Amino acid sequence: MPAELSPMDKAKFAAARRAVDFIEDGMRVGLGTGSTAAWMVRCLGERVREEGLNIIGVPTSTRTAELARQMGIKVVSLEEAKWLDLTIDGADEFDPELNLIKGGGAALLQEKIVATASDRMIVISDASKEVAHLGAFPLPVEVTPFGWPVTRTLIEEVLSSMDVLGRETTVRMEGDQPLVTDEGNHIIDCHLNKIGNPRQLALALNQIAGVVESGLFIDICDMVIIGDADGRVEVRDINAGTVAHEKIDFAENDNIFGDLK
Ligand SMILES: O=C[C@H](O)[C@H](O)[C@H](O)COP(=O)(O)O
Repeated sequence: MPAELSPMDKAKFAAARRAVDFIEDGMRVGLGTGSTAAWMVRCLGERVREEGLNIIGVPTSTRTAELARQMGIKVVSLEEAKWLDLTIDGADEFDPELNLIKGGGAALLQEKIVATASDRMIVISDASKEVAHLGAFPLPVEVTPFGWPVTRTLIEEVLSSMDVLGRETTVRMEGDQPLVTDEGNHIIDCHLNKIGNPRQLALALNQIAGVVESGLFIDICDMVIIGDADGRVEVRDINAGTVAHEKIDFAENDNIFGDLK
C-alpha cells in the first residue's frame, strides 16, 4: 500500500474491498460514482483480471465509465443491461434506516435510476457519513436548465412548509457558470441542517415542476459497509437485521495499489 494513502482512503478502500466480494460471476453490476466508489471499481477490476470474473458493469457517470474501462471492466448502458443484480455506491450521509443523501459529486440522477433498477444496493462508506438524522450535508436537487431560478424559488417555498432546520439554497457552480450534470441539468443545494421527515421531503420535492430528482434515497439501500483505516469493516444488512464485523488485510491487496504507486 502506498505510504501516502490517507486514513480516510484506507477506510474507503476497506469498505470497497469487502463490497466487491458480494459480486458473483455473471452478475450485472451498477457502478457508483465518487471517491469511495472509485476504490470499488479498482477492486472489481482486480477481481476481473485475477479471477476472470465475467460481469458487466453499468456506470453512473462518465467519470466512472472511464475508470471502469481503464480497469478492464466490460461497460454497458442501462438500456442494454435492462436490470441489475447489485449496485455498489458511496453516499454523502446515511441514517439508521439506511436512507441516504447522495449527489455531492453531482451524479445523483444516474445513481438513483441505476440503484432502483437493481435487486440490491450496497453503500460503502467511512464512519464519517453515518448520522442520526439526515441534513447536515447539503441536499442536492437536480433541476432542468429551463427556468431554473423559478424552480429554485418553488423549492424554497416547499422547504418553508417542511420539517427542516435550515432553508437556504445555493446553485452549484463550476467556475462562473452553474454546473452542468451528465444529464445536462443544474444542481440546487439545500442547506437544511436537519431533515425531520426525509420521505415526506423527497415526495414534496419531486412534485415541483422543473425538479428532475432529489439526492434523497429512501428505501433503496439494503446494506451499508463501513470501513476504517485499520481495515476493519462493519457489514450492516437492514433486511436481514444482521451486523457483522470483519477485517480486510491490506497487504493481501497490494497489487490493487499498483497504478497509484
Ligand atoms: O454524486 C456523487 C455521489 O452521490 C457520491 O456517491 C457521493 O457524493 C459520495 O462520494 P464520496 O465517496 O467521494 O464521498
